[in-house]
Amino acid sequence: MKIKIALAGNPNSGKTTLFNALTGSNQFVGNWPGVTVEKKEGRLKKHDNVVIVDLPGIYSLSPYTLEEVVARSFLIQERPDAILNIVDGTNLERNLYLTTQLTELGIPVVVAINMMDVVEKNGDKIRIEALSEALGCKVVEISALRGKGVMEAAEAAVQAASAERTVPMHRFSGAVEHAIAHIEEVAVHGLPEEQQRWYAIKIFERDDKVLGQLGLSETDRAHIAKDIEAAEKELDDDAESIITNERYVYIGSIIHQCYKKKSSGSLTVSDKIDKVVTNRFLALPIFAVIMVIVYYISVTTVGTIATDWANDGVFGDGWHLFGIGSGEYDDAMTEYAKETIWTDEVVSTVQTAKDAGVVGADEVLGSIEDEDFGAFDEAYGSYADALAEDGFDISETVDAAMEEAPDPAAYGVWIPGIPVLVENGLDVIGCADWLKGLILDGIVGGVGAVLGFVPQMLILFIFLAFLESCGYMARIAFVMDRIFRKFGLSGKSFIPMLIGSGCGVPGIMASRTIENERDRRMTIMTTTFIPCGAKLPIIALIATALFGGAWWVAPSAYFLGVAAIVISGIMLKKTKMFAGDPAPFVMELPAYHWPTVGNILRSMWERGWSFIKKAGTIILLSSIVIWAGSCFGMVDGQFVFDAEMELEASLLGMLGNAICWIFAPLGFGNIKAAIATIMGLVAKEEVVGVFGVLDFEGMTQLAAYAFLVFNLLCAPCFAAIGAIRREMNSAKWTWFAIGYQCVFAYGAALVVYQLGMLFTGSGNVIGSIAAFIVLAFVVYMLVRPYKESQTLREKVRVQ
Ligand SMILES: Nc1nc2c(ncn2[C@@H]2O[C@H](COP(=O)(O)OP(=O)(O)OP(=O)(O)O)[C@@H](O)[C@H]2O)c(=O)[nH]1
Ligand SMILES: [Mg+2]
Repeated sequence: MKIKIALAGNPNSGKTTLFNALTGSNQFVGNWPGVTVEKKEGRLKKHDNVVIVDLPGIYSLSPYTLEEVVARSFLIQERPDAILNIVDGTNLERNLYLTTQLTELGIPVVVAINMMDVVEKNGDKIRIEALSEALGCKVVEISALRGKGVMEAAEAAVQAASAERTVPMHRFSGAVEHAIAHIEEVAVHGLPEEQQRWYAIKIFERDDKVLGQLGLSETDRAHIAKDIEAAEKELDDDAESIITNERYVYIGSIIHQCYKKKSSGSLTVSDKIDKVVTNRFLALPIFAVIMVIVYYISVTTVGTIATDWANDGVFGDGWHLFGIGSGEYDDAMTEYAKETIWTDEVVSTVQTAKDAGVVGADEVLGSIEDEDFGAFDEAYGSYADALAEDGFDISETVDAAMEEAPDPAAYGVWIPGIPVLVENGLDVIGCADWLKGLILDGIVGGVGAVLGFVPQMLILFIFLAFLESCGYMARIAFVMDRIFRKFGLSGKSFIPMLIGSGCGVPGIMASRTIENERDRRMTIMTTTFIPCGAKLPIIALIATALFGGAWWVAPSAYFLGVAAIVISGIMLKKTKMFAGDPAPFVMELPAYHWPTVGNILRSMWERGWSFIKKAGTIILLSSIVIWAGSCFGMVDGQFVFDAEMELEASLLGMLGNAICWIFAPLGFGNIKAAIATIMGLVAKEEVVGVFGVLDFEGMTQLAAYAFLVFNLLCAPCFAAIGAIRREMNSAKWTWFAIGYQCVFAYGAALVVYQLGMLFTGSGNVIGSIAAFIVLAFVVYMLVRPYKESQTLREKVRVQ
């Protein structure tokens, strides 16, 4: 027989950490309340017949938000064989409130006091036996994070499942018990005996859901109402408050008996850190600096080194193992370049180009002057086409010279790249040319272009995992709440955004923690503005290829996303559709934890692996489609296949041509950029995949930045659109969300490009006017009064 054990407990008490430890899964863990929003099942290690169910956190069995309903319904309707109640040992008083309710359900309960490592470090003491006696169930101590006592806890729950049910020890005051006894008799005698007490108490509290579920007759209801009113009169309070208060009094007595706090008047370390990072004036600057560092390191510095190796080495010509031989090779190349490549003729051509102001010429020249072949190679790769277009073609000399250049494989330990190996392999078996093209240009080129960015993503994911699990991200939601409450927004909307910087899909799902339906819709619509992991390659590509790795490009993409969310929030809040008071935000700040290295690496790998899987499936397929689209086409009125076909003649080119006019006002009305944008709807990584297959075409920096803006903000990938559809639960709202995102993205890119052109002195009249209209509209929306301004301001002040 299968035994089902539910993990129930307050938000952020460590249920998912325990679930992962017990089942070997990799569910998402973060240091703030409301991480888990769906129930997850897994098999207990070494016990084939035991299923563990991880539930969203709940404070009580009276749910307010969607994810709390998930937890309550599971406990009450599906009735697990046992409940393993996870209790945060550093916050016993509040956590036991739920425990008192769980023991009334008539399901065997085992209480696991978690975070014992912290409790012990604080020098506090919990008397387990006394607690167990007071609650009427077994109590064990664990540390889910350190893996201490976790198996014992699970086994205790398995034991309990087959043993007797838990009998609640707590009795309410006489008047209440009297009413409950009557209710049991009148309304719930048909239910199994062990469930009667819980239902009776809920009826006493006048819980709508339970009353609805039981469907009592009018006479029964009237009868019960009398009993409840009698108790209310005697105790002079409403029924629900009576129950709540009596529970807290009872818990207070338990705490008094069973818990010894080491008295310490001084501030804890968490409090001291919070004094700084949530400081009224310092909080935002500190957040900005942290995110700049995170994006700068992951995209520009360490990230670039890793990505260069992946792109040019593993998915390029090859690389020197541990750098052995690369120094000698560089020296030899520089010597060779001085003699053969950087001829007087080349240098003077580039010099003239630089004087004429051609994009990239100064970079090429600079690398020659520095005698740095690596830099030259990169600059030449990026700008040779742009130079040639303006009549400064140096490719003939350079390409001819490169034919005779020293072979890197002759130095040190050389590992050839995957494309080289594959090509050699295909040559050996005598593969047909078209198939070779498909494999090399389509599959290896397309998938490789995406996989090449995985190291960068992994580095970003390490940072995110650290910030999330140490507890800093929870502070940001808190700080944001303080500011945006003024605009009628709730800080709860920022939690989905923080999760969304990994992937938009869980970000959108995290919106379930928002009770207010209008705020929840608004959050779903704006969450994907934040750059997710898959947008990182686009940012990295543009930052390195067009901005020479300027430090500000990557962080600016993040702040652009934040700004888009804030501006959208304020604008939407002022429309009738979304007007209303911000939901109260009662998140308590979790204590800071040092996350374990294992947990951070696990979280990084979990997110990274899903990208790699995507590269092997959806990106593989779409790379093949793109390759085919660029090889089939119409030449001289005939449909032909030609791997060397001009892009304009191919099917893909025709598609791009048909739509690229749309993007012309944004500065990237070229075929490749249009195709890349469309493919971005399939998966955002595909944007770089397209450039990988079709190779990068010179754009001005401004146009490239507008391209970045548009692709960051426009409709997300299919997977995220699917998530929006599920969470909105309405086709109309889904289309509205996508439409809003695309229009917003278009407006933002238009403003960036047209005003940028104006500042650089090459603006055009119509474009500038359009940009100013967009800007004026946004400013109007931002400053116009709220629809219900009076009530809103009043309420905010009261809070
Ligand atoms: N120090 C310490 N930290 C722990 C322990 N168990 C969990 N944590 C940390 O507590 C935080 C919350 O853990 P989760 O497992 O996500 O909590 P949860 O109960 O699933 O939270 P929700 O899904 O929001 O209900 C994470 O930062 C964990 O690393 C423990 O035994 N000791
Ligand atoms: Mg959880």
